[in-house]
Amino acid sequence: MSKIEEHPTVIKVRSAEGRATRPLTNEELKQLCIECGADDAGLVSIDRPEIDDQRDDILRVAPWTRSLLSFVCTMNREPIRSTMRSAANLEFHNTGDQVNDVARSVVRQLQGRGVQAMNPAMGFPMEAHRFPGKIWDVSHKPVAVAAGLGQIGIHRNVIHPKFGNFVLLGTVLLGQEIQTDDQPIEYNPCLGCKLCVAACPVGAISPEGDFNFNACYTHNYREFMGGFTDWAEQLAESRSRGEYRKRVSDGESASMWQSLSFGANYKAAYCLAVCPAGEDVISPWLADRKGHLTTVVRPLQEKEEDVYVIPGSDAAEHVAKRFPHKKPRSVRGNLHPGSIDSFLKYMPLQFQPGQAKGLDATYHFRFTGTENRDATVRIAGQKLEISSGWVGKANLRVTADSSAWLAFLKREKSLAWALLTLRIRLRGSPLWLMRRLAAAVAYREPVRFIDRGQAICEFPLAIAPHRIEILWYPVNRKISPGSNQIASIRLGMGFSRGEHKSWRGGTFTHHARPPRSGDSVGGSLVRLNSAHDMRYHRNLESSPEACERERSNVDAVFAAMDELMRTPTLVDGAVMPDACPTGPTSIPVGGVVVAEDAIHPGFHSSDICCSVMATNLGSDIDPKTVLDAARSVTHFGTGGRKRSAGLFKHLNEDLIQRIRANPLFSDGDLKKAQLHLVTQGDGNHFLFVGRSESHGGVMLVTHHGSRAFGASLYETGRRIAEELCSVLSPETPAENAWIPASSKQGRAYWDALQIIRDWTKLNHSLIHRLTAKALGLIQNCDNLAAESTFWNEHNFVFREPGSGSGGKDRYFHAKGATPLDDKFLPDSTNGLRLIPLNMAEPVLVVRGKTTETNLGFAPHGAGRNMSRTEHKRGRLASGASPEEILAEETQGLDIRFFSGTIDVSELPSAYKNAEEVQRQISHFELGTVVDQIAPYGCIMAGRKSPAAH
Ligand SMILES: Nc1nc2c(ncn2[C@@H]2O[C@H](COP(=O)(O)O)[C@@H](O)[C@H]2O)c(=O)[nH]1
Ligand SMILES: [Mn+2]
Repeated sequence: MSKIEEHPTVIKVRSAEGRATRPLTNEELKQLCIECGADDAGLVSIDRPEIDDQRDDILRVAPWTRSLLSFVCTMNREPIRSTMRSAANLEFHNTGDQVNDVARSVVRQLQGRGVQAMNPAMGFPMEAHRFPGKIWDVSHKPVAVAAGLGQIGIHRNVIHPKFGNFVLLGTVLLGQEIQTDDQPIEYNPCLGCKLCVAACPVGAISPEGDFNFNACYTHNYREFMGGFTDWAEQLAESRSRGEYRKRVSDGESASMWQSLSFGANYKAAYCLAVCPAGEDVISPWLADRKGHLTTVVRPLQEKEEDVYVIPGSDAAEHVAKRFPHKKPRSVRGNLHPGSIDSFLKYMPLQFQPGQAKGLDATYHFRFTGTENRDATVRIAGQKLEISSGWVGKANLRVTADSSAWLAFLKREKSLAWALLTLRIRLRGSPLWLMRRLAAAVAYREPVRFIDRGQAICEFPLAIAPHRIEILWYPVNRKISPGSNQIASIRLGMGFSRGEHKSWRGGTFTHHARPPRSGDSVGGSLVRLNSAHDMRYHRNLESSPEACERERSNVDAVFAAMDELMRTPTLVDGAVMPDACPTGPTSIPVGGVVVAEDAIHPGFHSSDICCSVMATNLGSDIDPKTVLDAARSVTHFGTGGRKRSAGLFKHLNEDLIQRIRANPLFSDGDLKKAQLHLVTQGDGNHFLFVGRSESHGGVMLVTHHGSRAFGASLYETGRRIAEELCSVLSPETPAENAWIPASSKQGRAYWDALQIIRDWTKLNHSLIHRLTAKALGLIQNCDNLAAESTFWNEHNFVFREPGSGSGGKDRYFHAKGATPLDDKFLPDSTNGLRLIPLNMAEPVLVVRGKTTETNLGFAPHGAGRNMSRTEHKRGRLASGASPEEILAEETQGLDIRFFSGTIDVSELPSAYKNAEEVQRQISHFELGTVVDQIAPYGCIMAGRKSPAAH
């Protein structure tokens, strides 16, 4: 006998060997699980097809696994539903601990019976070192579904037939065979009620059942791995305590501490909270669905909270549109693939169908170096498809060294840096396909390119010592090799008339500003200003009686201005009392910013030169006749006039020649300029008739912009600016991109803006003159007395020659602000300006001058306090009809809607309190009111169809 056989332990074990324990039956295994604290359990063998994709991983960590015991523990519902997310997270954590305890007890019991068993964690800890790869080995959901514990609902969570989705899942790996397998339940407890769709703050769940992983992960998991990593990077990148505080609020720091100390907290998980499915859960919903909506869903929807989004993502758009009272917090994408394999594998999880709208492209990738792979990415119909090898004809071919590509995705290398340091030759507009891909898969933050044009390019781009090469194949053109350009960027951006959309010929050179100390190597060419350089004048305050909404409106305006002022071209700024936010980094309506040698198309946006004009038609005329005459002349709604209306003849030869001569306009634009004459569009454009309080004259006031003609120029300018800035300053959000004013393109754009201005002024005066003619006041519509008319733009760019540093021109961008100073208005009449407030209030006639804080501007109206939809929803909620609401808000006034249907979103209650705006005009010295035009009535576009209410 060997020595070991004499050891007391071995003797004891040998003597017990005869008493072999019988394997547990399925029922006994499940019963054991229930006794240990689970609420339901099921069993599947390791060879079940439902777990095909995880079998290898399971067998790698536990090669002896023969079957899996799946179980659920129920959660208490009310805490999960509470807006108090600490209560919800405590419930998640407690139930999670319970699942782990149950699994551990089961393993302990089975071990005692000689059955090998192992309990992977319910959630965390996981194999986090593998992040951002797959950090788990057992996926509980497919196991639970295979074991008959429920089905996956539209919100991607398992819904148990009895307990609904108020369960957490556990799995125990068993070393024993089972007699029979449990089978999935035959129906899906998900009711398809879509309440989860409605409750999700980031729109991660589509009604069709598609899931935007990136949206959910970015917000709900902000304090988990990726969000934490981003927070740590923010900390590392902050150059001072002040900068850190600008980037991360005190509340966010505290929340991160809380998550680290007490377990990571979900930001929302509202999809689970609102789900009425499951036998134990459904009754209250069945009894009173509206009550469920009011007490469970609405409080979560209405909760004012920060929502984490990647700028330019579908989620960012969703928050702005659906939950304007929630505060979008822009964060960076934080899932940086660690390998080409995971880049390709997880690309579908990053996919942003909204951003891929209109994109129909095939991308061929060839990765070289550490990983050799060929792959095809196809994006069409807002779907993404990945296949290995090269399939089909590519629109863009990317050849990249694997590690250089991964560094690019991780933002360790920027395209701008690569462009600067290596040879570049571009012909045409080369990057849009690349950027649309990046936007569509949200790997790199703010990527913001849309190009309708047929760009022609060769774009070899490399990052030394590795190499990234991007070739975009032109439709019918041969590509020639690139030439050397270092320290400047030459873009083939000249154009000949009518060909601006394909950008060809000519060159443009932009010299980077020399690096400042503190600039990071490998950063972008033109860095954002530091948060400390910000400077702008706040001519806006919350009124003492302001409600929460108004206060948060003001806060959002300041927050956006803080971000906006980091734009490298900006040297000054101001906000007006009518300001309202348009996005977290974009210029608010009511914002004025001053740029040196730069024109920012995004700062005037598509309604270029939106403006107001007033004409005194005399005191003897009946205002009703004026409104009737104007109604017979003007036109509201989308689109232009028919050629047969003969109005195009009013476009004078001088304007036609200037349009033809400007390379930014095409023949199509000229047509728009002709056919949109004597139209006013929709939204809040109006034709107002009232009486001057000072001289008693009946005044006609029109409000509109440059219609489709201006919108087309904006599109062209925006594309030029975005294309340029993606190279010059990739950190600058797309909406803040600029065209260097002294460049060829900048000069052409400035010239085009003046054409737009002259066209818009012509359009106003045509409506005025044709109305006067219809009234019999004039015979010939060319001869309305000039002194009886005055006008001003309130959405435009104004130049101040030579007043910037080094004698550069300064460009004042007013997005919804009235220029007071005559230096901005070469055609001012006695310094008079118009500020409309709403259809039931007088239009103010003001005069004013530049002060240190107003930069020469005043507000352009009362401004909106909430979005159109929000206002309309709120106003109609009382059950009153649009007719009743109109009557209540505009008593005694003659209000007409061109379409014949009332637009509730344009009624006076949609705008800020007129009195308060006037108080602030005076308080902040934004001009003096010299007259008021008391309302008689007005015409607006109105809703398109009654059904649209
Ligand atoms: N007199 C009227 N004023 C109105 C009406 N609808 C809106 N407004 C005011 O105009 C400004 C300017 O609007 P924007 O489109 O240029 O931003 C706005 O802030 C309102 O105060 C109206 O029907 N009549
Ligand atoms: Mn306007």
